[in-house]
Amino acid sequence: MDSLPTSGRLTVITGPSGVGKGTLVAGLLQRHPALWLSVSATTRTPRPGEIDGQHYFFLSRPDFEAQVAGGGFLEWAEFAGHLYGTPRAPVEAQLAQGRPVLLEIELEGARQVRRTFPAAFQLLIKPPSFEELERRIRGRGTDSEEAIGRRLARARQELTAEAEFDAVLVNADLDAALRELELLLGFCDAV
Ligand SMILES: Nc1nc2c(ncn2[C@@H]2O[C@H](COP(=O)(O)OP(=O)(O)O)[C@@H](O)[C@H]2O)c(=O)[nH]1
Ligand SMILES: Nc1ncnc2c1ncn2[C@@H]1O[C@H](COP(=O)(O)OP(=O)(O)O)[C@@H](O)[C@H]1O
Repeated sequence: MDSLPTSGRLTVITGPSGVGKGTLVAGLLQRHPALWLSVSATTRTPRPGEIDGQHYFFLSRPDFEAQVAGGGFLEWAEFAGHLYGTPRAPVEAQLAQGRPVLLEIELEGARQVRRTFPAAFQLLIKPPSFEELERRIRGRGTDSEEAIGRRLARARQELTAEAEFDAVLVNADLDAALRELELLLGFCDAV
């Protein structure tokens, strides 16, 4: 259950909003607590139930921009009108300790990491169909109509980038997708 991944210690998980990245990553962390998930910074407002420092570090735009200027982010990007970034120091500290690190980030950030960490394993999560993606975003019930529209528009772009990734995983049945994710990350005893 807790053998460490054999394929690269930095893993980047990307995929359109609502595809199930958060759900899959939560399942993975539950099964493999040795994995370390980076907590991003964002300028968007917290959703109900989201906790500062746990789901995100919620920053004002000036504070976020100050961190950008200071080189504090490993990567950062604008998504649906808000800024998102990966704090650099904790990721570097975890990697230095030999711990496998997960980043759950959007496409532009994944592209930046590809340049700075070419050895990272990059995975794209896809929905079984665009209609199902829209159902999931709406079903989650966390976003305004405007936010949903922006996320769906961005999803169309992200889904055209498939060829850039080391692997593509379709999140249709959740349990099957979770098992496939474990195998892709090198948890060999997952079958
Ligand atoms: N580049 C980048 N993208 C991020 C980061 N953190 C989260 N994201 C992405 O930002 C997008 C929006 O995230 P969020 O507002 O939580 O919405 P959700 O994906 O619909 O749950 C998603 O594609 C996340 O993967 C980050 O640190 N950097
Ligand atoms: N395989 C799946 N089948 C059906 N619903 C799913 C599946 N995976 C995730 N979901 C649901 O889809 C919604 C969006 O999932 P979430 O993990 O928040 O997506 P993301 O982090 O990619 O934005 C949630 O309501 C979640 O419970």
